[in-house]
Amino acid sequence: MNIISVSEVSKSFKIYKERAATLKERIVNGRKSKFEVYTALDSISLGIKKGETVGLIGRNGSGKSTLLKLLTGILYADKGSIDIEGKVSSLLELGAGFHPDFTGRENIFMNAAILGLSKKEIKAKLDQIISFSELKHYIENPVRSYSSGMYMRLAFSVAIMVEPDILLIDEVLAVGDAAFQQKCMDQLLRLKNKGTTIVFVSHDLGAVQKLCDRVIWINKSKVWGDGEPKKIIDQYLSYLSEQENERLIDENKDKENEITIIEKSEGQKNSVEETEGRWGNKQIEIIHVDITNENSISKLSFLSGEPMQIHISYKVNANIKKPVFGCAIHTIDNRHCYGTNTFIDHFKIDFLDENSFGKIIFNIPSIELIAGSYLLSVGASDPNGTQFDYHDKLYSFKVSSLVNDVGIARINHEWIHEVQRG
Ligand SMILES: Nc1ncnc2c1ncn2[C@@H]1O[C@H](COP(=O)(O)OP(=O)(O)OP(=O)(O)O)[C@@H](O)[C@H]1O
Repeated sequence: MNIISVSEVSKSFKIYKERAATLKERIVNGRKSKFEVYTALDSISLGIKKGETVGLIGRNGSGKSTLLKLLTGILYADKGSIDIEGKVSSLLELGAGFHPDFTGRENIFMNAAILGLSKKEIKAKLDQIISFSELKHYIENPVRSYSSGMYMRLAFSVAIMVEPDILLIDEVLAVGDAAFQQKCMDQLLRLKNKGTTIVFVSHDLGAVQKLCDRVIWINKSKVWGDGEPKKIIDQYLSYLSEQENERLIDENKDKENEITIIEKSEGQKNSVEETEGRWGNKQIEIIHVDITNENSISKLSFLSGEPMQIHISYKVNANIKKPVFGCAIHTIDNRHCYGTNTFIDHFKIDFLDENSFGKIIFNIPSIELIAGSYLLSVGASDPNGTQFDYHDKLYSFKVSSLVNDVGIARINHEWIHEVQRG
């Protein structure tokens, strides 16, 4: 049976373009404020069962918080209906429900009372709430003097200690420090195990996957995915990566990722435009570099572990013996992640004829880099290292990832745990 039922709910907001500046202006000139209607949620239907832990994911502005506010009753739907059974406790915007001039202790009483606890019940839980928040030394101070992390500690402590049937949490955990975040996560797992229904909005997809047994992806005011966390998160990440890819390709159209051959006056050879970050005698000219997927389709945003190819097209301006082609990848802050070339890899090319064209492909079955932006260098040289054409960090691509590992490269690994019994 559903504990939360949302049926064909829509919610729009008026976005004001130009407001009448003063009341006088409005009355005298009859000037009306201009606005556009923005549909934050468009006929959304979903049911959440008792005891489910549901993650709400989606891009900024997709409508997640609006949905939580509708569930809490802070906002009313324009259309549709919402039915909720049980005691709801919510952690929405930071500080919501707190009075800035009241002390931490006074706010606990006020907040817990709003959430349905009697004075006696609050008194019985007070020590527990203060102790969990770790704010004992600040509890008599007005909350206006609290940092955002302190606000969150207090609000979280109250929200979980009232032992609600339904807990709604909107992205507030992110402001806590790592230790407190872990403490919150442990509490959420405890409530989950106790059968509390939790709806959790977060951009921390790792946390969503860890906590939730179902994920709903909201995009463009509609439900785009609903189901098993890993499956929906993967769909969402692929979508984000695709969107980022389109954005980067658009951005790069202006920057010219490609090095253009400038046709000189008739009878003269083609020469290559000199760019900052490019050098070499041009006996081999790199005329085009394309970063692609495994099907040779241009792509600039990858998920960690996806296949990637680097296509290096070249033109030969002299007879060349044993040319060497290479690639290097740097992080955006200039840390060298990886570099290799055809000589190191024993990939032999014996001879290239003058005036010939060709392409060499650096095929990466799985790009094992952590999330971030990367710069690519490519080059052609002779076996002694004399550069024909070197493009130093002229190309870029992005990697995103569900895993929050750190460093540069992802090292293939597993954990093995051995317990010694004494
Ligand atoms: N009170 C409001 N007045 C006008 N527009 C609003 C209001 N609240 C939300 N919106 C708009 O509705 C859209 C959805 O906002 P919402 O806060 O629900 O998104 P979200 O998915 O929670 O985003 P984020 O991940 O950034 O928190 C946004 O375009 C936002 O500007």
